Amino acid sequence: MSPTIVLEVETRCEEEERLESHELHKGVKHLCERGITKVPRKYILPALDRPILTKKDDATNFKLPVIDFDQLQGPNRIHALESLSKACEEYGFFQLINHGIECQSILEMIEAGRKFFDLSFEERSKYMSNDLRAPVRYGTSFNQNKDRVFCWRDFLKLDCHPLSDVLPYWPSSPTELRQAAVNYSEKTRFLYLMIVEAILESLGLVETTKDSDDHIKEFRDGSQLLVVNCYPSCPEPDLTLGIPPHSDYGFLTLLLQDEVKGLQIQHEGRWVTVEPVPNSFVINVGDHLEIFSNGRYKSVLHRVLVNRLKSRISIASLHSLPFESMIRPSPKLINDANPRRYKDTDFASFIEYIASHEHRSKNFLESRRLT
Ligand SMILES: O=C(O)CCC(=O)C(=O)O
Ligand SMILES: [Fe+2]
Repeated sequence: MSPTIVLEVETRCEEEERLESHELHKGVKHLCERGITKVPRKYILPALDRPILTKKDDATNFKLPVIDFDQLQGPNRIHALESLSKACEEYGFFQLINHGIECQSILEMIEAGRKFFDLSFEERSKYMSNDLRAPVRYGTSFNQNKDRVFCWRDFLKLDCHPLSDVLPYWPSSPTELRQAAVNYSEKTRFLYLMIVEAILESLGLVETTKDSDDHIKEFRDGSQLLVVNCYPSCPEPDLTLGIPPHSDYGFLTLLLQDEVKGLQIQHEGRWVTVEPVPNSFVINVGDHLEIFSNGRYKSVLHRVLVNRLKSRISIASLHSLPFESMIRPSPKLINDANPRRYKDTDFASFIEYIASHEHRSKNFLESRRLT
C-alpha cells in the first residue's frame, strides 16, 4: 500500500472510531456538523456503482424536452400534447416552464425546508419514524433500515392528503414551514391535476378536457407526499451518491431543484445531468403511469450526485393514485398488438415490498411485469 493510501485509511479509521454506529442513523447533516473530513465506510459504494465525476459538462449536448404550460392551455394544445407524449415516451422526464406558480411560493417553500435542516438535531429528530405511513418522517439515506450502503441525503417527508388530517402532525418549527408547505402543496396539486388531464388526452383516453372530468375523479383523491431532500456538501463525492438509481413509485413527480445541479437521469444507456432551469419544474413519469399507460410512458431511472463544495436542496412532490386504488393498465390501451404488460398492483403491496427488500433500482416495477 502506498504511504498516501495508508494515511487515508488511518484518517478514515480514526474518524470512524469517534463516530458511534448509531450516529450514522442521525443523518449526513449531523455527520457534517461533527466535522468529518472523510466519508465513513458505510457510505462508500462498490467501485462499479460509483459516479464518474468529470469536469467536462455533459449538459452541453443534453437538453431535457421543455413543455410550455401556457401552450398546453392555449390554441397550440395539440402540438404541446405531441411534445408531451414524445417526452414521456423517450425520456420519461421533461422541464415544465410557464407553470403559473408564483416565485414567492416556491422560494418560501425552499427557504422553510432549508431552515428545517438548520434546526438542531434534537429538534429535527422529533420527527424520526420507522413507520412508512407516518404523516411526517425525518430520516436519512434511502431506506435506512435496509440499506447496506447509506446514501448522502437526509429527508423530511410530509404526507399532504387530506390536509386537514395531516397538518397537526407537521413540524411546528421553523414557524413558517406549515404555511409554506400548505400553500406549496395546494398549488402543486392543482398543477398536477392539470398535467394529468393533458396526459390522459395525450394517451388518447379522452377527446377533450370536457369529458376528462369522469377520468380525473380518481386522481383528485390521490395521495401526495412532499419530500424535502437535503444533500450537504460531501468531502468525497466520487465515493457515494445523494440517492442511488431508482424510479419513482407514483404517477408523476413534480421536482424543484435549487440552483445546484446533481440530478442525473438514465438516457440512451448513459447518465446525463439535468441542468437546473430557474422557475421550472422537472416532471417525471412514475411507476403507476408506466403501468397505467401499459408501458408506453417510461418510468426512468434517476440518481443524485453530491457536491464537494455546495449543499443542495430539492423538493419532490410525489403524486400517486389513492392508497386503496388498484393500479392497472388502462383497458383502452390493451389490444392484440399491445397485450397487457403488467399485473394489477396496489399501494399496500408496494409498502410491503420496500419494507422487506433492500433498494435495487427498478425492482418494484420489474416485479409487476408480465413476462
Ligand atoms: O434531488 C433530486 O434532484 C431528485 C430527488 C428524487 O429523485 C426523489 O426524491 O425521488
Ligand atoms: Fe426520484
